[in-house]
Amino acid sequence: MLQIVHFSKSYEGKKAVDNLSLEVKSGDIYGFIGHNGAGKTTTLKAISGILDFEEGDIIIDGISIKKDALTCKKKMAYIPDNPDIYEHLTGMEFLRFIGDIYEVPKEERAIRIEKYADDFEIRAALMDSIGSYSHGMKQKLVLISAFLHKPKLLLLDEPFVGLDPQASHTLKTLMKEMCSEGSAIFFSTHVLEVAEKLCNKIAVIKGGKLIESGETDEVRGNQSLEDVFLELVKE
Ligand SMILES: Nc1ncnc2c1ncn2[C@@H]1O[C@H](COP(=O)(O)OP(=O)(O)OP(=O)(O)O)[C@@H](O)[C@H]1O
Repeated sequence: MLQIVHFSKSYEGKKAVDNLSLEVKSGDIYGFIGHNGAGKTTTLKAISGILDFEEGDIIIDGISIKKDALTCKKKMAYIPDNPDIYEHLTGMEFLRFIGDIYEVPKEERAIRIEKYADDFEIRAALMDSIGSYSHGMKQKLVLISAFLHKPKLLLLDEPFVGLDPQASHTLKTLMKEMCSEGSAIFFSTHVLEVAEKLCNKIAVIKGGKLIESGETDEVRGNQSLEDVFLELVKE
């Protein structure tokens, strides 16, 4: 579903990500972990087509983001780490807007909005303006917008930040549901306990370089993911 092939990205001549290669398959919940400034957001933005890059390629469902970004974007959803969205719209207007962009048929859209809004307990607030939402409510809304068009690839940057325990549980359930239906998820997180339980695969990035990747059980061995991570980034 996603192939990152020898990807490198520099800012002002300094490499933020250096020669990263990784494959995320259909059905994978792939966790991307690394310390602050390691290159996670840079990688996610490049996959989503927001950020140009000089070296390597990124292939979404067989298509290069460099060659046909629009087709790639139709197949995925990207949720950044800060849910800054149109404050003057109501939640429902925002979801309808996203539904229009991704051409989700109206009836299907209504059913899905109802389901996800109930799952995240945000249905009553959908008629209020986004400007009045808390950080967590905005996060729930953008997550619903990502699930709305059933993307084949879901990219999430720190999706659990700001969510209460109930909403975190709902998100984990929806992520599993989505991948059991054949989609793939690639997400960054600092919450290693969540990554350890939720992800079938884990990649560790340090100073822009991929230092470990594979099945969670193999990466972890008989230690906790936290212990393995701390050892890896120390070395
Ligand atoms: N717009 C930019 N201009 C210059 N340097 C940048 C820019 N964005 C990121 N960087 C640098 O690139 C490197 C990787 O940053 P990135 O945001 O990808 O890290 P991250 O792993 O997502 O970190 P965090 O966990 O803190 O969110 C850092 O050294 C950062 O300072």
